Amino acid sequence: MAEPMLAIHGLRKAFGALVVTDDVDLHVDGGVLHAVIGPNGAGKTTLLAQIAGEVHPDAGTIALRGRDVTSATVDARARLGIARTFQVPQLVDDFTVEEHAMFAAAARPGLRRGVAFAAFRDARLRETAQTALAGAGFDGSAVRRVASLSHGERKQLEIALALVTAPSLLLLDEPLAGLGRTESRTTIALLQQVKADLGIPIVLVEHDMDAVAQLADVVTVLVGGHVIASGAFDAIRSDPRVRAAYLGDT
Ligand SMILES: Nc1ncnc2c1ncn2[C@@H]1O[C@H](COP(=O)(O)OP(=O)(O)OP(=O)(O)O)[C@@H](O)[C@H]1O
Repeated sequence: MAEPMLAIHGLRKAFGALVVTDDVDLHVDGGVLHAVIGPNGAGKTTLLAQIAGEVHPDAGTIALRGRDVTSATVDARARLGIARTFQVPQLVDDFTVEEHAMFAAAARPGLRRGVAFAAFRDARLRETAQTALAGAGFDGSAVRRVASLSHGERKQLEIALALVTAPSLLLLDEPLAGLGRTESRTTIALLQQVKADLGIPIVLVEHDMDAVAQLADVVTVLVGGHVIASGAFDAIRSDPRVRAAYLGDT
């Protein structure tokens, strides 16, 4: 059987005596949105951080398109197309929406590092940035400064910036956290469109179970760093171990 686009085997990470990733396996194919759910402190963000290269595992392997990236730096993984959003958006208040998008476009995989700044004024990159912004609903607000954006708009901008980089793997850390109903609906629609259009593996960490039900093809449940169940959302929702550890009566 062909290796999935993202293949994680036996991943383990401990902070001192606290084991936060405990022998985790995760396989995600192209076009599949794989949700990782679990209680606070289960190790979901630390798992994303290991895939992105910010945290290095103690054991196990991470491969993207058959290439072992376990020891690769964050930069090297970004150049291979691993893009990530954060629970708290990592944006610069003084930049405009379009300036952010131009920086993201200049960091697209395949562009030599030395030319990134020269490329900043490149018309094609500007077009790439504008297309991704329009796709994420930012067409009328390119000149707005990040400082003027609402929390929901910041979260949506982070997704747009990840898309500008033409990712080969998208990691989303709680994109719906703190959003109102309308913003949540917009973001879910955006992610459904991204999933259909890009055909890349997407790993979504999320506490909003309505969103997970709508978006996820596969759900993995982490508790104490350990995978206790993995499968389709309906099977996960009715799994007694998952209900006891996380979902309760939802
Ligand atoms: N750099 C670190 N050093 C020590 N402990 C850490 C570090 N990073 C995370 N932890 C701990 O690891 C555990 C897992 O944290 P993590 O943020 O991955 O959980 P999570 O499942 O994403 O939680 P939440 O749903 O609340 O965001 C927590 O107990 C956290 O305090």
